[in-house]
Amino acid sequence: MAVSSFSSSSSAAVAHHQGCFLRVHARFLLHDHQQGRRNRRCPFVVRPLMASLVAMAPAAAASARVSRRTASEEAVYEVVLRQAALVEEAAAAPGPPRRRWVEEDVAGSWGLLGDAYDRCGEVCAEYAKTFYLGTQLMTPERRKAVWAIYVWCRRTDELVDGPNASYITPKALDRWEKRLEDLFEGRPYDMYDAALSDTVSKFPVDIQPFKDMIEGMRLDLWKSRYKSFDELYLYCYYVAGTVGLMTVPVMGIAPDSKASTESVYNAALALGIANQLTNILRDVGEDSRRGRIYLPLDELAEAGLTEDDIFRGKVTDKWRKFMEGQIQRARLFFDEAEKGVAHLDSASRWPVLASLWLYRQILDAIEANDYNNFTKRAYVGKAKKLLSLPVAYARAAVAS
Ligand SMILES: CC(C)=CCC/C(C)=C/CC/C(C)=C/CC/C(C)=C/COP(=O)(O)OP(=O)(O)O
Repeated sequence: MAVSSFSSSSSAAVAHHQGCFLRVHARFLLHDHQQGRRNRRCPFVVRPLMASLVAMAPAAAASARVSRRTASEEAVYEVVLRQAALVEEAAAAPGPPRRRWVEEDVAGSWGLLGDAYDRCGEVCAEYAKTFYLGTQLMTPERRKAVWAIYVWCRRTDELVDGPNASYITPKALDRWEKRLEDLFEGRPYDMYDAALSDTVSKFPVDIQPFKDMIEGMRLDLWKSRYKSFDELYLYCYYVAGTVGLMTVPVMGIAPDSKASTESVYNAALALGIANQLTNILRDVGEDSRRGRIYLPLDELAEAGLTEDDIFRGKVTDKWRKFMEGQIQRARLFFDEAEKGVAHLDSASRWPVLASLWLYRQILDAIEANDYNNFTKRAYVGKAKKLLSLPVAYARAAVAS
């Protein structure tokens, strides 16, 4: 991705980010147009964003018209299209599950599937309380499926981030991937796998985002620097954007939504990216103490900063300006995601909106800490957290 002068002023930084973002989405638009496919209906996510960004960054808008998609964007977009096509296919041919196995097969020696799902629910309740609360609004089928996906993601993450992380090798991840393929074929290894195996037999969930999440874990085994936002974008897709693509087939799109399937999946992807970028910005200090820098090095250099500045961890004006730009970019992804929420099935809106707002507020907290994300951990206070829940609930209800 071409990078313009990023360090000269904060408005230039913002324009730069908007430019990058604009280029990404302009490519999506161009692609849809060339393919003449599913975006027959309103691609709600893209147009308003384009309009506002064109007003703010005309130079970037001009370059957007001629730029091409990068390899990362191309790769990710292909997965979005694939997942959206699978959902549309399932909607066009409702009826019995698409896969060959049935509940009794996957339950096998793992006992009753109901127990397996209950255990998934317990894990979700323990590690993601707010989200678990939100899942209570969903139909039992959907709620159980979301728990099963959550548990698989958590276990995958724990391979490289958990207590046994130092023993994890690429070979172990290959075995985990083989196990994934097996459960998608109706051959689960344990009861948590059995729950997911059952879920993917009932909902049109593609295997690719799951494989891509494992790929993200592989990256984490050896990669600790990201040359550009394009590289970071791919990483964020692998470890978080994938979650959006996995869960929307279960949460469902509102039957009366006029949005294209693809645009809702793009919004889901955007939420994963926004969450991950926020996570990265919150944890700069913590990551640097583990020798990791999840920031685009080219943008860092353009801001007049070096890797040593990160390791030293001093908040300077250059750092503040750089962070302003990074936060602005994350917010653009949140904005895009938020537009998609209204198109989810009504019972799924509230938990998604509440978690979106809670995570987004971490960005405000970084600002409130005067951009000291080296030694201060930005967090959202209990009062604000609690307030987000009814507000999100009311907003989700209005949208229905
Ligand atoms: C917007 C639309 C249309 C759909 C929503 C689709 C969804 C649910 C997207 C969410 C994707 C998601 C939850 C990604 C994970 C992001 C992330 C960085 C999680 C961090 O998890 P932890 O590491 O447990 O967080 P903490 O470090 O904050 O505890």
